[in-house]
Amino acid sequence: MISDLLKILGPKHAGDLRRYLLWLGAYAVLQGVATAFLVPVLAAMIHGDGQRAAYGLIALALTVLLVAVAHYRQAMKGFSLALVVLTTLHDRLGAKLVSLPLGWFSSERVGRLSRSATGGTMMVTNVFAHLLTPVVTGVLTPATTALALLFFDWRLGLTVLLAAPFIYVLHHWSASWIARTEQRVDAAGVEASNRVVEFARLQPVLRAFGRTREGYPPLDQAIDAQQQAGGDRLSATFPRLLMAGLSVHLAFAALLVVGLMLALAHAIDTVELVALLALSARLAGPLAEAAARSGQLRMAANDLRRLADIFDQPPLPEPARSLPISDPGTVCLSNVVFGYRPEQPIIDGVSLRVPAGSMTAIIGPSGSGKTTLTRLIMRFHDVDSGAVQVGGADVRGLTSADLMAQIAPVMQDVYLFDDTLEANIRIGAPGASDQDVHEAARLAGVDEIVKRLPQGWRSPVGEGGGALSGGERQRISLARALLKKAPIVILDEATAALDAENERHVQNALRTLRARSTLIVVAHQLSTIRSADQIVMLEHGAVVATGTHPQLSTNEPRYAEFWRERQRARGWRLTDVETSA
Ligand SMILES: Nc1ncnc2c1ncn2[C@@H]1O[C@H](COP(=O)(O)OP(=O)(O)OP(=O)(O)O)[C@@H](O)[C@H]1O
Repeated sequence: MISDLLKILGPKHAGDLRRYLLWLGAYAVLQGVATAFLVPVLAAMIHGDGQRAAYGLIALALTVLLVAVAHYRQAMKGFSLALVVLTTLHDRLGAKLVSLPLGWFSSERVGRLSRSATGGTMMVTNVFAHLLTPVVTGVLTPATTALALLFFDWRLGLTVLLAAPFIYVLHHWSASWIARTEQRVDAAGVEASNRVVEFARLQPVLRAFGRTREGYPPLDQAIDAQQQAGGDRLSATFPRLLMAGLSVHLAFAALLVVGLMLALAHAIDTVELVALLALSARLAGPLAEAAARSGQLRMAANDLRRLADIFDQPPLPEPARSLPISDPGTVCLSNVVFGYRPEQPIIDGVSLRVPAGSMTAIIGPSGSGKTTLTRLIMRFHDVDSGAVQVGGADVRGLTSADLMAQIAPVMQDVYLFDDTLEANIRIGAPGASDQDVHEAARLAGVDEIVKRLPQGWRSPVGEGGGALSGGERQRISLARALLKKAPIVILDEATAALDAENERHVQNALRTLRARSTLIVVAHQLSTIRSADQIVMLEHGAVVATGTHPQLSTNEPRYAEFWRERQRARGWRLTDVETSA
């Protein structure tokens, strides 16, 4: 847990964390020492030995003073570390995230991340502000007191030492169990919130198929599982905490019995026994407090682990300086092998050369690896073997900024920021003039959307672009790419058939992009495939054919079959655009 805290705080605060733990340890031990001083003071007072009582009281007063100093120091250091977490964790998390390979951001990870960045941060803050102090003092203070007991009377001390493993095992068992339960509650919470989002997104489908009355079983099951996990936590945590607390009281009872037996056998001074029992009574309180908090601390440790896991992720290795771009606009893959899992290659020995200024259409059945290939060009992931070159430089020899300066992506799932239409296009080139932004918008047909909306360029597009249609979102994405004027444009074309208007705008934008950039298109529209300079056909992650449409149509039966199938599927809506292309 300490190493997780170190990762979360960062090397800059490692010294602060060590000092905090030292003060906390000193506070806990000094508390135990102060309690131990009560024995000689009480014994001297009961025996009427004023001088010994006075010396004892002075020693006690000095120790209490040290306890106060240590208490103050550890509390201040704890709060300042809590503040560090609150004020810097989001920044550090942000800095870490931008260094991670883009392939890391799967939807499941993003769900976890948002949970860690909000709830997790509060939990870590709590560790410093409220949890560590009672748990550390709850263990160290009684341990010091037990050692002092051994010093005053070895028989009573031995009884406590024999009881200690028993107390430890029960506390450990209870805390681990609570932590496991908490993990199940957390997993059930993530699952339920994912299902709620899915349920909201699926509304059109559910309604279209009349599935609104009988509920949505995956959501019902997830909510049931969450309730079950919450119920299990409540019903099982309490008895375990009770048993852990009981172990402390049983140990105290055993001590009492041993003490009484010794007193009855005249083996111990009764006055001393009373003082020692008073000392032992001080063991129970902190231990019970530690037991109650250690479960919470274990829960926090789970959150810490999840956050530390993010900091543990290896960043995308980047060179300090990029290799020179010797051949702008070209893309070259040499014998590339890649798999999301090493034992299962998705791209299997692909070699491909895309000349500058050309248009390459990547085609193939669903799951053949088309999108993965484009992700490798953008270095979402590093290849397992072989090499990807962009502009003549190995992508691993370019900084992310330099690589991304070469490429403008236009993805199928266009994500728009909850901002104005104009701001969403301007992101393609933040320094661009209004004139350039408007020109790019015109070429992509966005100006027609602008005219239709009451606030024109200043119209908000809604979260994720929800206020626009899918075709309109893709036009904005094309405008971004046009504005960026990158040497290479990677386009993941819409799989769904586009309406005539969107088709016209996409084709217009493609024509402009083609005139100034290299185009790599994961192509689904027949018109795009036909007009490509080079068609690359993928099957099971390998290139099975390369050539132009006329070449492949005559020489490659697999391509001819692919083409026939696509035409059959879309034959009823072949438009002028396609037949004339
Ligand atoms: N992030 C990922 N983690 C694990 N496997 C993945 C991931 N992304 C894709 N895959 C798998 O890799 C294979 C190739 O996927 P890819 O998306 O590249 O194919 P595609 O040809 O673009 O398919 P489609 O035309 O349906 O979009 C598929 O089997 C897919 O399940």
